[in-house]
Amino acid sequence: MSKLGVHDLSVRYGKLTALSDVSFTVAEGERLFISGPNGAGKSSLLGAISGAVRAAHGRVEMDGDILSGHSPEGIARRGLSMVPEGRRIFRALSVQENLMVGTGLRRDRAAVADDLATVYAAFPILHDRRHANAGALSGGQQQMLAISRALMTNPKLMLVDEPSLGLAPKVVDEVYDRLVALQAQRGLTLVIVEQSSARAARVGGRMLLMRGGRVVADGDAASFAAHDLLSEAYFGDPA
Ligand SMILES: Nc1ncnc2c1ncn2[C@@H]1O[C@H](COP(=O)(O)OP(=O)(O)OP(=O)(O)O)[C@@H](O)[C@H]1O
Repeated sequence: MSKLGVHDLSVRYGKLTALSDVSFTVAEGERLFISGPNGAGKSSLLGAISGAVRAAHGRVEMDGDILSGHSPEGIARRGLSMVPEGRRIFRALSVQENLMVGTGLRRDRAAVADDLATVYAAFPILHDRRHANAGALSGGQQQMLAISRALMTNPKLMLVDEPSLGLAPKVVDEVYDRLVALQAQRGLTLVIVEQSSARAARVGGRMLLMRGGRVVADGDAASFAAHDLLSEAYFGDPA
């Protein structure tokens, strides 16, 4: 059984169709990149999977259970967590307060303390700066905080929207190194929106290429990188 199943999923904003009958599955432990130019529907797809955006039709399944119709909180409780585009951290709260924000849902307080310790072990800089305002962190540290906050709900499936946005290439390398290490440690399934297919190829994994609300290609990210120039011409947007 696949970890995530997306079946004929469509999203509309008024008359605009942002996502059109998209279908794919993701295996447990897989790393899937979703790439494509601005406006391709990548964020709408993540939103529809996480329950933040209402689907016009189609369904989303996790471990064979239908997620569609559940609230974003209900979906999070089933083990799906989202790292939103632009990080959306609470700048005036401390690093630790940001990490604890989503854990009110959980009754397993000892496990929450364990997860906090695990996150701090994975990101020692967040432990060092746990009492600092999140707004005082660098861009890369804020991205790591956003990822860590998503980990605090103990997800099995994590959706990450454009983790490289606004970060220097060296910092992006570091963020991806951490994500890959966390995935291996926790057996996470990752779905990552990454506009650069070259970057996705370097990190490694499977990639869906989207355009105009549809999936136009699905395969190994490294094989797409070989066609970068082709996709640049095809999309009119550097890959
Ligand atoms: N809340 C909204 N209301 C109206 N239109 C929207 C809304 N969100 C997205 N759109 C439109 O839907 C289409 C798909 O947008 P979406 O953000 O899903 O694409 P994307 O591939 O994530 O693009 P980007 O890389 O720019 O974030 C675009 O035409 C966009 O303008």
